[in-house]
Amino acid sequence: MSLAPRLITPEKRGEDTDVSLRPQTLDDFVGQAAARANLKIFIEAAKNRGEALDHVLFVGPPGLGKTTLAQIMARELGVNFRSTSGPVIAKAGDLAALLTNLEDRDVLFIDEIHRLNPAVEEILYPAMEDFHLDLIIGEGPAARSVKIDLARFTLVAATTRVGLLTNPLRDRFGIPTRLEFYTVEELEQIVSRGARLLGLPMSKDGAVEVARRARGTPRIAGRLLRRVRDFATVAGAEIVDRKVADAALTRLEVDSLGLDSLDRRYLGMIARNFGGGPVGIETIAAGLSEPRDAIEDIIEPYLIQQGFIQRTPRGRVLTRTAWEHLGLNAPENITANQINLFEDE
Ligand SMILES: Nc1ncnc2c1ncn2[C@@H]1O[C@H](COP(=O)(O)OP(=O)(O)OP(=O)(O)O)[C@@H](O)[C@H]1O
Ligand SMILES: [Mg+2]
Repeated sequence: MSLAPRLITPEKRGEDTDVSLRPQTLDDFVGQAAARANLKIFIEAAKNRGEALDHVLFVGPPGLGKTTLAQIMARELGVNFRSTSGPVIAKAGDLAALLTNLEDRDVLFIDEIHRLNPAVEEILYPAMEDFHLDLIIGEGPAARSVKIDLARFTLVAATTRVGLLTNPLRDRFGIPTRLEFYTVEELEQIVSRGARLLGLPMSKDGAVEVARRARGTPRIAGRLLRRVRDFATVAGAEIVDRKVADAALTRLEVDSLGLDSLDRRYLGMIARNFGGGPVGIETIAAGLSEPRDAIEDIIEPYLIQQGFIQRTPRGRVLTRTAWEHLGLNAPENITANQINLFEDE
């Protein structure tokens, strides 16, 4: 999945490897209150019983903290953290090697689990359920199956596309956890904490300004904070207040609601070329010359959450809010705000 580089994509980029901003404990982790409270209880209970935690599945758009939470869980459980990702595990043998190296109660993290090859997924089922592997060795009449016992481990998996998981796989996670977009207040705390860690003097209204434009996503908040810091340094600002932050973000073409030029291109195309829709995702992807996956994973979730578009069985429809944000007149008969929301994945 790739999009032309833009400032507010929630996908990982090189600069994000600066891990100093990553929270290290559940208490440091801001937001996701419901998920955090549950995880705390499950972790406590597993530790008290001296057992491995049940398997955990984190679901949510990129940049909301799935990987961060997985690492925190291993740390809070006091166990090893081993990490891999769906597309990296090419053969059943690769996964077998990982699994047989786990110690009791270890956390194995599989990112992008929806991209696991089906042959690999097969051997994951008995591993998750009964902690053993069924491997076929050899071929033809000489083939025999061997059973290998595994340590009692915890699989923590993450996905941006839960709709692409097979039911048997999804059902094997005892603790499915959905992450939500963050509120401006939560992002303000994350930005203020980040500024402190970076040694950047920032006022509260400066942090709010960055937070408001971070698309509900901590990764974007961190990235905007770094860019604002660059502007402030060059401009010789002593403290980053609302004015400094606003000037920097406007220069970066991030608008007052965090939409960038690609979001506006997406909305503008549906408005101008399709009268506000409904228009199918393939048509949108072709019109923007961007991959469908990236549009569905990265652009649309926030636009839907903010009420700019609705997904209907017949395609995407602009809402009145979107027309207003674009500064265009909505057609008279616009119905999008009354249409039921059908996910059409
Ligand atoms: N609650 C939070 N508080 C502070 N920082 C956070 C929080 N959640 C995430 N971050 C920061 O946001 C960045 C992205 O988080 P993370 O890598 O965990 O996202 P992700 O959900 O795994 O994304 P992806 O789907 O792309 O793998 C990290 O740099 C992390 O430090
Ligand atoms: Mg991740």
